[in-house]
Amino acid sequence: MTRRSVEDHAREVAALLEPALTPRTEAVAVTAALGRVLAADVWSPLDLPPFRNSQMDGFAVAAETVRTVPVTLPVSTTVAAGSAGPDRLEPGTAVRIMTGAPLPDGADAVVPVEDTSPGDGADAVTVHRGRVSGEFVRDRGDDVHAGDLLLAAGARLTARHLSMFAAVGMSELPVRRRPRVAVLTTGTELVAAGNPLRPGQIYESNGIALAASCESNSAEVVLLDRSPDDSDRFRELLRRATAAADVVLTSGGVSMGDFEVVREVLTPLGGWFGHVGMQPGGPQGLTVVDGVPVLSFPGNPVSTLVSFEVFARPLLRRAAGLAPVAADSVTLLGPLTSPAGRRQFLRGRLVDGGVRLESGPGSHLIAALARADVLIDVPEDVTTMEAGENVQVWPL
Ligand SMILES: Nc1nc2c(c(=O)[nH]1)N[C@H]1C(S)=C(S)[C@@H](COP(=O)(O)OP(=O)(O)OC[C@H]3O[C@@H](n4cnc5c(N)ncnc54)[C@H](O)[C@@H]3O)O[C@H]1N2
Ligand code: MOO
Repeated sequence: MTRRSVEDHAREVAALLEPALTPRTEAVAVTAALGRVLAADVWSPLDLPPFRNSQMDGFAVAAETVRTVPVTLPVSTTVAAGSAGPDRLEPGTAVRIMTGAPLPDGADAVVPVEDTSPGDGADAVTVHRGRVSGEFVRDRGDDVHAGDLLLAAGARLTARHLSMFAAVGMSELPVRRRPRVAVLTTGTELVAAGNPLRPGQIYESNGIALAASCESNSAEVVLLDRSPDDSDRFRELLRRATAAADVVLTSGGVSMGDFEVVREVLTPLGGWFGHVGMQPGGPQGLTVVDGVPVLSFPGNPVSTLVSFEVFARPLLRRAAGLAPVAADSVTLLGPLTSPAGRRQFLRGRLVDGGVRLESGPGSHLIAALARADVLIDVPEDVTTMEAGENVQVWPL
């Protein structure tokens, strides 16, 4: 088996995937934009609030008319939210006004209804507490002005962003097109959750692991399926995957066994299969099928996920317009050992003061990976580290 360093394999993967993952922009409805990455700076088309309005249910007045209280004012009309209301407040009068209704010119304060009582007659109000100019008045544009930057390109859209865009009346947004990924898992031993396990079988878990990893990095999973170790079945799945996706991820079937369906099908198509100097994730494959790059990860669950983090995540994030995940340098809280000549990605958990090992090196330790929140990146020439040393970690 040929061998490569992690850096060399990452370069080869990038050379094949980058053309397939050229960033593109598309317009989507604001109602469908949750989680998408904004592709361009967006400026406000209008002032928000778009007109001066009341912050309270009460009475719009000229503040000077309620400087001395109690005072009784005639009420000229009622303005509900959604109606235009009168253009002007007659001097010496009040307008009954609801929250969100436009304030007439000449009114510069709102007296909440609880600070008033009915005046003599139906069309009068007695104000018991004075208000100064501007109180309970929401000015036009006091949130944002037409032409202000609302949000810069690169932001991942959340509910509060979408609320803002809807509030300024936008119905569509420019977003990065999501890279389309197909995820194929392989293994005759695999059974979908919810079914009984027969002897020798295990539950399939790499499919959801890779699909969820893609989704959480803003890629779209267009196909998620599973093949037994059967070349014809895998070939058929691959055909569907390359027809639908920009990139195909496979898991399993790449190593040295008798039933390595991924390697057996892809090697004759010109695929590279070999060993990368890392653990977990040693056996790897890389092929182009019908113009679509196929990135083959080893089947051990931790190996699959670590391979995704190291080789696929940076490229998918770049295509999706997301900032790269940055490594951090933290204090190692206990000693560790690592095999010579392999870059080791150990599972760790950040705690007060540094990082502690969360798991042994075994690439079948799925629950331990779930407890971890970082990968501890041990360089290939390092075989031991002591508590107190600084180590590089990658957030999961
Ligand atoms: N003689 C050698 N044997 C192995 C080597 C080697 O260099 N020489 N490498 C080992 C390493 S390291 C890894 S990693 C695995 C990778 O093997 P494959 O990619 O061929 O993976 P499989 O054999 O298909 O599966 C490995 C393991 O993971 C389980 N698995 C597979 N797919 C799933 C899935 N979708 N969900 C849950 N679990 C899965 C599978 O049942 C196996 O236990 O090879 C070593 N062997
Ligand atoms: O490299 Mo394997 O991925 O150690 O378990």
